[in-house]
Amino acid sequence: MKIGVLALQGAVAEHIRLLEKAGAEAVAVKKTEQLAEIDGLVLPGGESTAIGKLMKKYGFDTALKEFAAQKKPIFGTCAGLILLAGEIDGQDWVHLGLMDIKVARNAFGRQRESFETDLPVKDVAEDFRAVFIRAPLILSIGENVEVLSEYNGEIVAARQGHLLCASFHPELTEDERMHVYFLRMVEQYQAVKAN
Ligand SMILES: NC(=O)CC[C@H](N)C(=O)O
Repeated sequence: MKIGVLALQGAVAEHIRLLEKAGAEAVAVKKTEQLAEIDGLVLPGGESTAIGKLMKKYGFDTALKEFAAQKKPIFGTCAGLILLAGEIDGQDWVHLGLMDIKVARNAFGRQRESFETDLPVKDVAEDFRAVFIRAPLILSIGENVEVLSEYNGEIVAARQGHLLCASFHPELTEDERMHVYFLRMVEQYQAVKAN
């Protein structure tokens, strides 16, 4: 299985390392042509507005909508989650808008800009070390979206079919269980397509 990590800006090498630890072949994706060679894609953390601008510049805005339409799974972490969201609270700029979720950027306030905590993540772990860095929150979800994790009653990880997202940074830990979960999703969708 070959998984790409969108390498326009942000925490690319960290995702590649954990995807490999989880058992996949992982590549940095810099050109839209590479999307044809991969079975799933990670959108890393970073600065979502910067990644959004570069996505538009290099044609990833339309190419990734086609990628998702082929039911190839996408996993967005932090800024990647913001790029996947259908709606960004109070903001209007180019992003993918693939998931039926509304998000707020930098939602944890100044004192809590960065922190770590152990959270249960459904079907992944009871005690996943969640690293939050100027993290977004999911304010609301559509009926096809499944909540995977909450922190203080706020949604911080979710899944909608072949789309997965987390406000925190699993790639900044040594724990590959969330990446293993994503690889299982990719396998499921490959099996669906083969039938
Ligand atoms: N660690 C991150 O990815 C931070 C996301 C960033 N605060 C944004 O809004 O894009």
